[in-house]
Amino acid sequence: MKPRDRLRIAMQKSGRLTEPALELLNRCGLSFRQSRDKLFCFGEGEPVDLLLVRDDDIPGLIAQGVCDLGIVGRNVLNEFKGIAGDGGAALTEWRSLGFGRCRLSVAVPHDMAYNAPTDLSGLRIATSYPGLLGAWLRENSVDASVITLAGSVEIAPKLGTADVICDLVQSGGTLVANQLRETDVLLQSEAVLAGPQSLPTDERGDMVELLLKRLDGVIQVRESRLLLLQTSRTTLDAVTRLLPGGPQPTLLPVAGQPDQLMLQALCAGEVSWRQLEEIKKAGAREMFVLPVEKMLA
Ligand SMILES: Nc1ncnc2c1ncn2[C@@H]1O[C@H](COP(=O)(O)OP(=O)(O)OP(=O)(O)O)[C@@H](O)[C@H]1O
Ligand SMILES: O=P(O)(O)OC[C@H]1O[C@H](OP(=O)(O)OP(=O)(O)O)[C@H](O)[C@@H]1O
Ligand SMILES: [Mg+2]
Repeated sequence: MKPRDRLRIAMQKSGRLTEPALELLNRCGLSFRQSRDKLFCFGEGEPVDLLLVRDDDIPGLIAQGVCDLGIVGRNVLNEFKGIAGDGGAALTEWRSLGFGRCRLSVAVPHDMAYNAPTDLSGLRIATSYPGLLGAWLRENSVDASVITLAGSVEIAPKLGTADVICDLVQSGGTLVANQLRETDVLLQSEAVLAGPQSLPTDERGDMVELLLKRLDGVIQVRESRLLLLQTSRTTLDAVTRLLPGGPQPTLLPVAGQPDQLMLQALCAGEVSWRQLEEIKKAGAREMFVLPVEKMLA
């Protein structure tokens, strides 16, 4: 393979992960010029390009060295690792990205009695994840036949081509619509940044490190809020005790009101209405909750 000096990231061309993945990369300061075939996007500014493909192909492209990194669901990555033997073992999750959350679960018809995985013995299980399901069945000493389908797995029991299923679940709406109930969760999944265990030793390795640093900043601030409020010195302790986790707040004097302080606190998550009410009751006023745009420690 020709040596490359630009980093190449594989991501889903069109699907659930496409928009959030692009938005995340944009937030990391990467922007891309879309080529006419839309399969390859040349990076503007930084030497980072995108390859837009079917999500199932992403782990293989990384394992072959065609791409340096990929944004893909843990479900797809782990299925590949399970069936690709040595090639798969070389892949790892560099970061979990907090979108595309779902789980891989077994579900059975509503009216089927089910107590434990051994109840699946002798049944036919339809799935798009034969590797992950096979491993789980072995772990639970269940001897069942696995029927591999590319999609529309939930319909298989109704069609009579399988007895139960193992598929992705998010809201559970698809299961309900097909009179199925979830019994066992095999894997909690979300989009991850996947790559080889060891980074390239050339400039691409430096670029990966820079990208990881920016990603950490973006992921950290995504849920963070800046809380601003005013309090008197006498109620300061009571107010501070109620602040959601984060570093020590900063205190600033208020011009012309020596007994008042302006408090500024970085909160590690959303600040709820209930928390705000409690902080207000403790003596705070003029409260603002602001999203954080960027953060550099
Ligand atoms: N209902 C869901 N809610 C949230 N995330 C989901 C849901 N279903 C799947 N995902 C996650 O999003 C990923 C992509 O899902 P999508 O349905 O777009 O894939 P696909 O149909 O296999 O696409 P492709 O055409 O690229 O093969 C899944 O592998 C999974 O990680
Ligand atoms: O629990 P829910 O919120 O209903 O989501 C689960 C459904 O979402 C995914 O399918 P998708 O809608 O992507 O269709 P596809 O499998 O045909 O790609 C998954 O394969 C389930 O069928
Ligand atoms: Mg796919």
